[in-house]
Amino acid sequence: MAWSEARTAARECGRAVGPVPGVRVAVADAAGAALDAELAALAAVPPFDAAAMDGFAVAGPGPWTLSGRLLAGAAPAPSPLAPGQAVEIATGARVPPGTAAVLPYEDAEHGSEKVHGEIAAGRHIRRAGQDVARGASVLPAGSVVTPAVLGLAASLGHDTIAVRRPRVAVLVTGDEIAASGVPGGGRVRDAIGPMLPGLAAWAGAAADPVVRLGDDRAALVAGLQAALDGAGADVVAVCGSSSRGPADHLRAALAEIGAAVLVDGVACRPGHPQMLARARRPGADDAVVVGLPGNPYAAVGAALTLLVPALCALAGRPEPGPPGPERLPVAGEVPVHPDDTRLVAVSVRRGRAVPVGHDRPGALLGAALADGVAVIPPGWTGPDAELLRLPG
Ligand SMILES: Nc1nc2c(c(=O)[nH]1)N[C@H]1C(S)=C(S)[C@@H](COP(=O)(O)OP(=O)(O)OC[C@H]3O[C@@H](n4cnc5c(N)ncnc54)[C@H](O)[C@@H]3O)O[C@H]1N2
Ligand code: MOO
Repeated sequence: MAWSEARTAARECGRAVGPVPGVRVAVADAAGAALDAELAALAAVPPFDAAAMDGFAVAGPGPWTLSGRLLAGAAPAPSPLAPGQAVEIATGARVPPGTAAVLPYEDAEHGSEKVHGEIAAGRHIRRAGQDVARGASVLPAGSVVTPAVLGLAASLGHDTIAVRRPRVAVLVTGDEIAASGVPGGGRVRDAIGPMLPGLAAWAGAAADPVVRLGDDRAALVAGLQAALDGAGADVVAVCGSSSRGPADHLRAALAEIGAAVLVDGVACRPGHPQMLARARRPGADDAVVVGLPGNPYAAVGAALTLLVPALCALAGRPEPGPPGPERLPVAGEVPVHPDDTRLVAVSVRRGRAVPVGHDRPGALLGAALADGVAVIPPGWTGPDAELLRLPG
């Protein structure tokens, strides 16, 4: 299947199966997820009329007679401010009714009893609701909960918010794969397991702890079933075993659990042995299975092609990166293939995509140096290419 068709298939599959049900979480735990419902203002912003400067709240024309002091968080002023009166006030304190303006210290001449200065009506008072009215809908469902959204939700009065966050089970296969230690003697370190939680979080999902399996068909079937049972994972990412060698069991395991294969091989380099399937979950919506190639940079390419679009569609949120396709001129030599799309690790320098090298299928140095992946379609003649951002 062509690379762009595969991405479309992943999005469509995520959309057909999703959106995942919303869950209510503490605001502090919502980072990176997608809003399940519009975010409404439980309180106005600002929530009350408050001083915007440290100085004096004054009423009527000056000079003013000074009495008392109002600090932020203090009880409301006992009585309205009468014309000719002033009260010393801190930024953020409620202004008393009757206040004409706040006169900052630096614009005031004052002793212990009298305050002199020029005011303009309403100056340096933040009015209740001037930024957000109570009850207003400020963000639509599907918005990504960024750090600013977390702060906004808190300022609107939310302790919890309902979010959609797909859950991803990660199965890393291979008899030769080691979870720790220095590789050698036929053993390689698992380089995909450590990448996937961050990639999943970037796409608004949460990865379960990595499960490592040998090259064994029965173990893979059991691993898939365990991930899907109990309405478990929304997505299962299977790493390795997507090719057609004697130890590559994903195809057979998918057939055994009755999954419908939607993508089996993508015309891209690296990453052509990648798979997308839809699997039944007892008592829940279907789940998505993504087969990532064992070569780690090929797994990155497949994650950008199938996993990230499927996860974002399942969450009903936009894909990470700028809205709409980002296209940049490519600086330097890139390999062009007659039939396959090339995924080339690039850094972005002065508005151009510069290949960083070191991006053979088995090596992650290029991806580690890169800001993104330039998508070089078959027969490309340049100069611009689509850029897929990598998580920073
Ligand atoms: N006859 C063919 N053989 C292969 C083809 C092909 O088209 N015809 N495609 C090659 C390509 S391209 C890739 S990519 C691999 C993908 O194979 P698998 O997904 O089945 O993965 P493995 O065979 O298990 O591993 C490939 C390679 O990657 C290493 N590996 C595996 N998992 C990890 C991991 N978690 N961390 C680091 N490295 C890993 C593994 O040791 C192998 O060296 O198939 C080619 N063969
Ligand atoms: O295309 Mo494989 O996926 O080169 O590494």
